[in-house]
Amino acid sequence: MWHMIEANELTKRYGKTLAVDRLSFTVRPGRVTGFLGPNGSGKSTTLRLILGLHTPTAGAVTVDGIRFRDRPRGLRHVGALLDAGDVHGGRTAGAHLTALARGNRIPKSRVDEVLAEVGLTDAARRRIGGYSLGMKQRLGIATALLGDPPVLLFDEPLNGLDPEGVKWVRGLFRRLAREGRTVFVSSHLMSEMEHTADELVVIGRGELIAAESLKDFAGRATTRLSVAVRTPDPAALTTLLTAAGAAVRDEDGLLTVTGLAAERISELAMGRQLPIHELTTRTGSLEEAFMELTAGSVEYATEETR
Ligand SMILES: Nc1ncnc2c1ncn2[C@@H]1O[C@H](COP(=O)(O)OP(=O)(O)OP(=O)(O)O)[C@@H](O)[C@H]1O
Repeated sequence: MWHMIEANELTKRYGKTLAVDRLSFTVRPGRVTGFLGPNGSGKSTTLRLILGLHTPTAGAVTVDGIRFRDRPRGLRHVGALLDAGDVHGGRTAGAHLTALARGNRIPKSRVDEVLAEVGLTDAARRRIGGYSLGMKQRLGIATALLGDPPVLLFDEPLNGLDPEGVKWVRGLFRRLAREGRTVFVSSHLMSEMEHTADELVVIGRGELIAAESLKDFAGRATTRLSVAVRTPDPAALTTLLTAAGAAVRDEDGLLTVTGLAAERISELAMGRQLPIHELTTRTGSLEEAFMELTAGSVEYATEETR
């Protein structure tokens, strides 16, 4: 299949740190694929490996079966926004893009096209150093689009964008995917991907945790029910419900109970004459499912011996 990104047992070690650990996944064209993981889980490293900016310690990653390094004029094949701040502040956006176009044999007319696309036409003659973070993100997106590439990588592209900018980027990603392009977008927040991605690749400590459609992920998340319970005596109710086999989380007296249905909770409470002030069955959110899935890896990442 065309324009597929394929990682096969991809591994990157920096000294003692195993940043990417035998990662295998496929990113397909025509869809937006969210690349999710907590901070430090190896997303940026993976994107750099795709772009050939780093060399894998083991394994491989290819686009259309070819390593990026072995591809001439790569910018016309894979466009990327890695770090929006990583541009020469003294230049204007117009000069920055013009230099890149020249170096990659991209027609100069593309510069004005992409500036218009990202809404920077009026700011094109201003120096990048004076840009807001949101404007830098827009410039980074323009840079990625410059070569009109079929494969696009974006590292945390929503950072620094205001709500209107976020809406615009989402629309852009959807359109790029509709045009048949491969769109791979990293984020550490499920809430950013929930309304953007069709597919998900989830990693923690450099390892693959899940690779499936957002729909399947959501299906699993929302079938997990929990019950919110409020009582004047949370400690007593927690003891009672835990003894009955439930898992109970106490947040300032509001208990979140899993493993027991609302009916059973109320019966147990009544048996002990414990008053219940609130009892609500909730479906799990995607954010909760994501946090639960990656919880182990977050703890692990804070240890020094990664
Ligand atoms: N050049 C490097 N040298 C040494 N260690 C590195 C290097 N690049 C990344 N790491 C380490 O590899 C791990 C993965 O980092 P990476 O930046 O890929 O994660 P991430 O998921 O993109 O996180 P974030 O969202 O915080 O950028 C981290 O522990 C990081 O400290």
